[in-house]
Amino acid sequence: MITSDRMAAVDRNAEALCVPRKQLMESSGNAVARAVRRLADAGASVVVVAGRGNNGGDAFVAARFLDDYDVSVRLLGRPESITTDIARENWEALRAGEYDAEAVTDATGLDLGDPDVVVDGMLGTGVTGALREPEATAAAAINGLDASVLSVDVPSGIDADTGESAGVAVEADRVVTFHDEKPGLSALDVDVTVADIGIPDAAELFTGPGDLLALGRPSQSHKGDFGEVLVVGGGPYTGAPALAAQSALRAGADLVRIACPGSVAREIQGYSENLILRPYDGDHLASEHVGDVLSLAADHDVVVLGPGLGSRDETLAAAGEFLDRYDGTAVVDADALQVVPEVDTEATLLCTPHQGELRKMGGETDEDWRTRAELVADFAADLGHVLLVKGAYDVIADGEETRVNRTGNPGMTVGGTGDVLAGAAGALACVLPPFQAAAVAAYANGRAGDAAVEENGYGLLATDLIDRLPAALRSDTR
Ligand SMILES: NC(=O)C1=CN([C@@H]2O[C@H](COP(=O)(O)OP(=O)(O)OC[C@H]3O[C@@H](n4cnc5c(N)ncnc54)[C@H](O)[C@@H]3O)[C@@H](O)[C@H]2O)[C@H](O)CC1
Ligand SMILES: [K+]
Repeated sequence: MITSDRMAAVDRNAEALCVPRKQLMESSGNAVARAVRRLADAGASVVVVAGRGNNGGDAFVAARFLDDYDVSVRLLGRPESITTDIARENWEALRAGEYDAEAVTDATGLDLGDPDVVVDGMLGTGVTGALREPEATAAAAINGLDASVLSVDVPSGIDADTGESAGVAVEADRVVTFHDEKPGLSALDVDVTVADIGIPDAAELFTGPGDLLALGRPSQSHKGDFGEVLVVGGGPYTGAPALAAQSALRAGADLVRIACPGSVAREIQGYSENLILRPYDGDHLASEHVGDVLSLAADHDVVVLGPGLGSRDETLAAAGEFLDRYDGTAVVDADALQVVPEVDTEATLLCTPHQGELRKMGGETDEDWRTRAELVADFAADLGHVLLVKGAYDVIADGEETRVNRTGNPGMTVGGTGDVLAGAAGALACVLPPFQAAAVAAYANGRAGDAAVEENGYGLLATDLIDRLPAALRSDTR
């Protein structure tokens, strides 16, 4: 099963793996043509009704593979309104190839005749809301025929994820959907063929630019939409919580506060005016602070627990007590990680161990990333939380899904990059489900590190990553 959003991400990742979208469209159209051959013999009459998006593009390709049929293609709308280059090029191929391909601007002029087969290439995963005109009238016309109706990817008007339609929809006999089942199709009473269109497994397994699409920021957003993060850290180390906090801001959090010992607050006070400090007394986290930290945490979307906390027994005990009583979302990093296996918590945790910390948590690891991915997935399932295990290949797992991140470089072993990753994960967990937040955080953190090395060579500083996170989080950055 794959959702439309995930399909768009995988499509984009495939492109980044040198499998261009136009190639996917060619494979899709070819699969549709093969399905027509199973429905009717050569010479049969086929009407292809195409929309202005890539669903239509697939249908144009299909027509090209049916030269031995009596095929006519009808584009709903003007050719100039075709929304993508790859669909337009396939329209132009039909026109240049002297196919019977006409653009119809209003559906009343749409005469489908009495074909043996109709290919419904009006709308696929790009549909939003009830079918507008001329698609609505066209759908009703298609439903009125006694032809075999074959829908491209999704019956037009049906939401691929829910199987529902907000109005009229094509009643297909058969659907050829691409790459993987769509959740909404199983609810329909229709024969579904899942066509392999050559998307490499790597496009799903490895993080890539497609994973950033989920971050699309609605234009009319306003302050507080993108989350408030509380960093709980500091103790023997003072820089770590500041790095995590600045990273969370750069990764899109609206507001970040740091709950830290007074001794640490005095140190990082001057670091940056962006940091809002909530000092507690003493020089390390202890159980008497847990109550206050919990009530502070309740006013934030995500907590980042761990940077610079240190590993005093009473600090670890306090971290464990916090997690026992906290029921929100928390990124857990550094010394706090070792208490996670013992806590019985309602919280949703996103743990970011390196391999040494993973072993300390009771997990197993392996030099081979494939083996490591399996071990981490098993441990995540046991733990019941999301794991982001850092390494040359980071492994992200929640027990159901596993993803591997290949961005990053050896320069990133410098101190503080883990704090930057934890802060970025905290900001992203405000707007994405924790598994996705972990995958995007690993991808962006490594991408920022690669950009820093590209510009300045090795000798990377953790702060170099922070400055480059915004660009690393943009899917249009080359
Ligand atoms: N993602 C992949 O891996 C692949 C997708 N393929 C095919 O591409 C379509 C999705 O294409 P897209 O251009 O995103 O959207 P559509 O063609 O489905 O439709 C967009 C088009 O329709 C207009 N529109 C949206 N809602 C409505 C409405 N309610 N009424 C009328 N018109 C509407 C919108 O304005 C756009 O113009 C996918 O289904 C596959 O068929 C690839 O070819 C294979 C890989
Ligand atoms: K369709």
